Amino acid sequence: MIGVFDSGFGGLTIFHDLRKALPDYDFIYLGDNARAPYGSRSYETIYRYTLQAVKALFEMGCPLVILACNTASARALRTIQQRDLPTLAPKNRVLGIIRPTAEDAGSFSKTGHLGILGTSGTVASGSYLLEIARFFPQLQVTQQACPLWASLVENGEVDSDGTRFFVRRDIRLLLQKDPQIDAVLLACTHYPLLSPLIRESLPPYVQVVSQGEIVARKTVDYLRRHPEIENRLTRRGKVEFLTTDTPEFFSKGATFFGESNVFAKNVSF
Ligand SMILES: N[C@@H](CCC(=O)O)C(=O)O
Repeated sequence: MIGVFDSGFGGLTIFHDLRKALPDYDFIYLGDNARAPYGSRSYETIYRYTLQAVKALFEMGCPLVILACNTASARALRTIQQRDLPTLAPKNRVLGIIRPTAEDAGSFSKTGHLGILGTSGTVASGSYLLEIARFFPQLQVTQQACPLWASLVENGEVDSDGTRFFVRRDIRLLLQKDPQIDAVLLACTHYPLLSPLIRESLPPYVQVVSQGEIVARKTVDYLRRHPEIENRLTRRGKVEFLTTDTPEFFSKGATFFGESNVFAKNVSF
């Protein structure tokens, strides 16, 4: 089974594309909805919560866990890979979504001016700046933290006037920093749900980039290059959902993310 983890519902935007690209594989999606959002939490807390989820997914039989959350990828991935994995399960793998996205960043903008919208945690980590500079040092990258967006999405507020106000405000702040931006990366897996509001707040020539398709394509490539992991994955096309909140809460929220009639089991760490 492939484990897919997010602080809440946002990872479903990645999960959707992963399943499309790998329809035969078995998946477990785990949303830590009871503790979402992670975005404004401390490094230590995000690390601790993410590690608990990774351990749970390993125990359920996932040799591969994808952190479908930029905040967890930015704040917890490296420590888990370097410090925990060697003792916890040296043959298992945990992958994030920042590196694969950064590898493609050169194709997002025509002017070479890219905007990044993410949670406070992702932006403060500077992970995107570092990773993109590694592959495309010429690219001018400007970040903007959008502290409330993930909470609003998590609560189903995807088209309210309040949400529109914050989306417009944060995009204005981004474009003020670099008016030449012609592409914006949604560097939080919750944000594709705000696409209509984001689109209407941007000039028409600005391209909006989401991560789902990129992560799915890179995962397929990863499995092709890593038969030792691929061989350990089960392939019956089975999908399970787990949440730290109630099954009812998850089913209701998941419909916004295109997963209807989902029954999630409650899990606690
Ligand atoms: N899924 C979000 C995390 C949002 C949050 O929990 O604040 C991300 O990609 O960063």
